[in-house]
Amino acid sequence: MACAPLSSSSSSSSSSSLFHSINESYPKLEKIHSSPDIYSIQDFLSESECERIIRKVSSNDGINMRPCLIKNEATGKVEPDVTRTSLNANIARREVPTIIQKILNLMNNEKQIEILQVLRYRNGQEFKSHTDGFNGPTTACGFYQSGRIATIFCYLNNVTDSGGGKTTFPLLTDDGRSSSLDITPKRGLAVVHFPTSLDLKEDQRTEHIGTPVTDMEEKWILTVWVWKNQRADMRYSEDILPFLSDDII
Ligand SMILES: O=C(O)CCC(=O)C(=O)O
Ligand SMILES: [Fe+2]
Repeated sequence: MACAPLSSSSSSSSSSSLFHSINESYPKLEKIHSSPDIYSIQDFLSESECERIIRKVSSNDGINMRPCLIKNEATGKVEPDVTRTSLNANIARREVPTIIQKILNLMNNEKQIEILQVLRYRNGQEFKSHTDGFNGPTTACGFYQSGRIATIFCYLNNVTDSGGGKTTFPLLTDDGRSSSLDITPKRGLAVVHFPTSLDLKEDQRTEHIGTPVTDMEEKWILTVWVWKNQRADMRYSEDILPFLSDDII
């Protein structure tokens, strides 16, 4: 197991649960909300890294960008995800070693990083209200008795203020008053939140929305999830993913 020590200096609390720590001295790190803790990092990815990630997932005439699918637990069938209407692509870690190194540095070297996901929204596409937490004995992607202890979003392009596509955290409060947070996508900007505590309790306060993008704009976002425990089921290993392109970022 490779989880971080339960450091008190960098953890936050929800009914006394401890959360994964973040590297407080990471350049340009800013805490934008406390309890639950949410951080931003301007210029986490460079212009060129953002462009190259978009180019990588768009390679081969865009065949890697596919509708988001989800398994219908009642029928067992895999269907289009009505909650998440964007297109998405996955990138194996071996294609983006520089990005992975930045994430390791930011997340205090927690190594259980899920296959990277890139979403592209156009024309009213959205990600409806949800939390990123997964926990319990059998969870997605071959992780067991585990949970997503951190999410890192990184915006790969700019969206104008009136263009939609904001990431909104509607349930946040400040001194008991509602204080929802709206983040406008800005190229290279990263946002970090902690969907599940280290004792595997989902923090419902981190519920969030990717609001619909207007038909004039496009939004690209990279999402990275950090898990508590090692992947147990190697059928989900990213080693089986083909390279999307030969540009190693
Ligand atoms: O597109 C967004 O703003 C949010 C994306 C998101 O919630 C996710 O990838 O889990
Ligand atoms: Fe999410």
